[in-house]
Amino acid sequence: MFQSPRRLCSALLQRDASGLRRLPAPGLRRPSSPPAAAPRPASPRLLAAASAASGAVRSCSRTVCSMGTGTSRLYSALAKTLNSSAASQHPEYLVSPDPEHLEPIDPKELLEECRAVLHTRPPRYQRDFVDLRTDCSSTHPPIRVMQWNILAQALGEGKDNFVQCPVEALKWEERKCLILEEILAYQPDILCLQEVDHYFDTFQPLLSRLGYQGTFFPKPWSPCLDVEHNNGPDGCALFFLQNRFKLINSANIRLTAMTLKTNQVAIAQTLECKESGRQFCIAVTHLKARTGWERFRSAQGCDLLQNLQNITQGAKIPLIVCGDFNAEPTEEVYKHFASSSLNLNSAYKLLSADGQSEPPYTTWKIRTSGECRHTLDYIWYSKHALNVRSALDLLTEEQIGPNRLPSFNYPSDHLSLVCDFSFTEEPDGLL
Ligand SMILES: NC(=O)C1=CN([C@@H]2O[C@H](COP(=O)(O)OP(=O)(O)OC[C@H]3O[C@@H](n4cnc5c(N)ncnc54)[C@H](OP(=O)(O)O)[C@@H]3O)[C@@H](O)[C@H]2O)C=CC1
Ligand SMILES: [Mg+2]
Repeated sequence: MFQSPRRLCSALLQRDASGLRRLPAPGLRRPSSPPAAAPRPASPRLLAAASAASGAVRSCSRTVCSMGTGTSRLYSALAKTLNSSAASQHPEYLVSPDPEHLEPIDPKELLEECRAVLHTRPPRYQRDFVDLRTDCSSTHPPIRVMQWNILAQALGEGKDNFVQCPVEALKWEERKCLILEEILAYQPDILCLQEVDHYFDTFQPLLSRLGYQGTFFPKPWSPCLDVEHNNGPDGCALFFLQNRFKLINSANIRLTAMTLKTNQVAIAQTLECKESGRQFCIAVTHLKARTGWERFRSAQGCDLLQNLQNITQGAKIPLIVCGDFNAEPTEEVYKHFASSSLNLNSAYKLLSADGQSEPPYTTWKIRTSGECRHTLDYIWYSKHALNVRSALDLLTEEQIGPNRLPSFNYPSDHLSLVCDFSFTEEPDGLL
């Protein structure tokens, strides 16, 4: 007998004193300490917990819900409630349901459900946060931002040709749980996603019940629409926790190149921290892919920077820009961002010994054209107004494995990037 989500959630909902829901944070390692030893799979307890959880879920399923075929009833009930309204309205203009009337979900419960669905999958790797603090000035809780190209389902199954990734590993019913598990494990305050083609039926309903407010901006001509049995266009999505931030304004930007409208988009939002009253701008983008398009990406990057100059009133508001730029650090568009009058720095450079080099890869796949290992994904931030307190370490080559990504235990060809930020100084300081 399936109980309504309300009873499930109210019985299970646990909030800490600050009202923030936090799972135990992964370990924190200082950059000077030796990198994580040999790759270690998620410890047996996780899988044991998962099987216990799946047992628990099975036992609780007698009273609450039985696990559906690969999808818990909880998801499908939530998806159905939202889907019906999504189906009945023009998707681009679907207004998220009133956040005041959402049935909250307990993140621990959803994490257990994900792990129950994934009980046949190999262990997932625990990535540690590297402590990058140079002082301990900030008293406010950090702002945790996740950047992630989650691989559109239609592209993964229909176009991307990851020849070393078994089709079985890409089954949506399980791959979505790997994506949710990564989000729940690191509990970002803000999520910047690319290649989202399951916004209305999966991420919006679930993340809104975890307290996030979401915005989706599809590509005008998504390549997903070329794929048979697609789920609609892919695009960028931006989610933030409503109990931490207030939305001041939001802009959907269709990027231009040489004044021509292109197929790539961005979302830029100004948020106000409820704790400190400080405002900042957060943006997400996904630039044109493939070699031969370097000048095009450079032009798109310049257009995005111009938009962000205007939105931040000439860098008066601190800025964080997340994206799959589809560009190595050697490309022009990277140099435009690194030398912009917005005074940006790339956060993941701070993981390197000298603080000056990007990681060796953020995406690693094998297509028919061969093995593609690249650094294409970045988190840019206002280097005078924001501090990077920590960054999530990347998977090692051994953890990624010989068949590279995506795989049975990592859902995308791109790694997620996660950083904790704090404001540097009082509002009247230089940005
Ligand atoms: N632009 C337009 O005006 C028009 C566009 N279209 C449609 O748009 C599509 C182009 O979309 P657009 O987003 O601009 O294209 P992009 O070149 O930006 O790439 C589209 C997707 O393909 C992935 N990709 C990159 N390299 C490869 C590869 N070697 N093999 C397979 N997939 C790859 C990218 O993933 P990642 O970013 O992770 O690398 C990205 O998600 C066309 O295929 C067509 O369907 C149709 C008519 C007009
Ligand atoms: Mg892709």
